[in-house]
Amino acid sequence: MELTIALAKGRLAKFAIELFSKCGIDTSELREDTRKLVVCDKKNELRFVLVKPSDVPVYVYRGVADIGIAGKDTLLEEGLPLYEMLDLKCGKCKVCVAGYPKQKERITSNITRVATKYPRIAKMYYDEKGEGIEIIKLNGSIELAPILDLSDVIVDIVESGTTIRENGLTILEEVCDISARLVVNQVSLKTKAEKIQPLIEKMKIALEDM
Ligand SMILES: Nc1ncnc2c1ncn2[C@@H]1O[C@H](COP(=O)(O)OP(=O)(O)OP(=O)(O)O)[C@@H](O)[C@H]1O
Ligand SMILES: O=P(O)(O)OC[C@H]1O[C@H](OP(=O)(O)OP(=O)(O)O)[C@H](O)[C@@H]1O
Repeated sequence: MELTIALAKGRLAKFAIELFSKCGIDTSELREDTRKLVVCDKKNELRFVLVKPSDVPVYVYRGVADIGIAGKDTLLEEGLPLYEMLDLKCGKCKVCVAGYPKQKERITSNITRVATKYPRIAKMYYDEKGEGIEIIKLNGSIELAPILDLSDVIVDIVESGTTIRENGLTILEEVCDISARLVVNQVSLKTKAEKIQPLIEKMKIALEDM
């Protein structure tokens, strides 16, 4: 096998499969709903491993995958040294601070309680502002936290805004823009350059009409 590619299951899978297909790679066994975790192309040149989105950086950093596709949020949160080679411009959303409108007037303690799936991103953001926070790490349904007064605000993904709106919350601050990125293991980029570079070139061309 020449290259191993870590693909995030979930939201980014469909786009990633379409992208590889547009690069002329046989993706017939690589369906969004497959339960197989390791899928190879017909030429046995590429091996796709289907992983939990937040684990993509770990597989690539450890070198068990040469390449990966992951959201910028996941990359920032894991903070691992990887080469970020392409902005795939899909999975677009923003990391935001959200809460009740007029949140500032509601805060009773001087340390803001922040519920989030992204403790590292939240800490970096508030550190930069010089504000102390207490982080409450959750793994989903983050918008529930202010409703139950588990937290004052949340730091989470906002795309259409439907989830915060339907839960009576609003964007208070924008932290950063997010999109999916192609990342490469630092050693693989040197040792497998003759395989990786042409694939990246094909991806750049394929991305132009997606
Ligand atoms: N509502 C959204 N709209 C657009 N892109 C999103 C949205 N939520 C997440 N994303 C992006 O898509 C990536 C994958 O999201 P997905 O929901 O599949 O995984 P996840 O949030 O890590 O899921 P899990 O909770 O199962 O680990 C995220 O890392 C982010 O970059
Ligand atoms: O602005 P919107 O278009 O409504 O999208 C934002 C929502 O999508 C993500 O949640 P996800 O669907 O992954 O669910 P979970 O994190 O609560 O499991 C994110 O954590 C927000 O809750």
